Amino acid sequence: MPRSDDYTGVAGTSRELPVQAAVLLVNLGTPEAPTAKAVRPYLAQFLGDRRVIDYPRWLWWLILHGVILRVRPARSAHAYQRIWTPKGSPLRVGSEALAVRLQEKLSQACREPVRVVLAMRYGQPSVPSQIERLQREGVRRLLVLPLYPQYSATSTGSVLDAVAEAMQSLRWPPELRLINDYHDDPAHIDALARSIEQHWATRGRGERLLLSFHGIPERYVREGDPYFDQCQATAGALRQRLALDESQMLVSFQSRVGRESWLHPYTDATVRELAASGVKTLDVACPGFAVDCLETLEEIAMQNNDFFREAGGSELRYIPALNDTPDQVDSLAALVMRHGGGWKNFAPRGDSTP
Ligand SMILES: C=CC1=C(C)c2cc3[nH]c(cc4nc(cc5[nH]c(cc1n2)c(C)c5CCC(=O)O)C(CCC(=O)O)=C4C)c(C)c3C=C
Ligand SMILES: [Fe+2]
Ligand SMILES: [Fe+2]
Repeated sequence: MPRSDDYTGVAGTSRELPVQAAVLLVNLGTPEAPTAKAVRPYLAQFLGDRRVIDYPRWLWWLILHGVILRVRPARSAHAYQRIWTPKGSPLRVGSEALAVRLQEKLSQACREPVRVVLAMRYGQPSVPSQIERLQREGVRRLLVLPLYPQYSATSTGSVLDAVAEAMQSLRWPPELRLINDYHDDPAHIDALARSIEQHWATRGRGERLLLSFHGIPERYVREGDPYFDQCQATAGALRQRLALDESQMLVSFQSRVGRESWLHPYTDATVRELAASGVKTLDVACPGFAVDCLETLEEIAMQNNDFFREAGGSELRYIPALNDTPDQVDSLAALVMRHGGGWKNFAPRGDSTP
């Protein structure tokens, strides 16, 4: 950032400084390698976040470090090994590709150049390190887009904490906007619907469509988390857009951890029940995940496929996340430009209002 060492204040030197803007895309984060050694610090940071698990700190610290972090890293590493790519973790590869495409799209669509950088809530590159980098580059307007279509305190709320904490160490923080959720954004719903229609066009329609969202403890919803309602709203909008009736499309919740009761119905139980009731082909989409990751590629496409077949089904067909498809890039670019309204950086190209 240009600066002067003369702080005496020479009156009348008026020159308009360019105001730079950036989008900070934030995803959950992922281990650096599919090994227990690399998974352990990732899980320690993730499961140590009180937004994710809110038990009294000392009690939870003992359970986490005394039990969970001795057992889970090896089990998780094994699951990561099943989906790891030559370029690394799918969540990282997919999120980076999305950031590149979004930057390209916004450069074409916006009146002034907009930077897009990716941060991970857990692991690297961290939220504070990316905010400090943008600050050094002179960015004065920051729009934060957590890659979670539905708001939950455990996901989006935690990103907000990390951003707020990073701001505390800045003498002159940038102007800030945060997109809370985009669960019912029509362009997003349309992008999801088109990906399902494309799947049907190439592979034929399964007998049922299951929408599986990441679960959270039911208690969090009772205490005011809007996540369940937003998942149901996404599902309802998608069902209408696809013209399906209630018997053709179901909603369930996956990835349960621990002993508390999580949101129902559980995905694994639903998949087994559908197979046992005679359903042979099942389409599964996971509209809560912007980018494919362990929870979609391993838990749904592999584990739940096994459950389905063991219970008598023939084929569970996983419909990929939107990832860096043009539909996702276009809908997120439009969302960003709407939320950046009033910041001329995000005004459409050709708009010349001052
Ligand atoms: C234990 C509590 C957990 C809560 C609450 C939770 C909420 C939540 N998570 C996502 C998105 C993702 N979670 C992912 C992995 C993952 N999730 C948990 C636990 C909770 N998640 C764990 C322990 C793990 C790690 C893997 C494992 O050991 O099983 C991922 C994938 C990460 C990857 O590297 O691919 C995503 C994405 C949301 C959206 C959410 C709340 C709505
Ligand atoms: Fe999770
Ligand atoms: Fe999982």
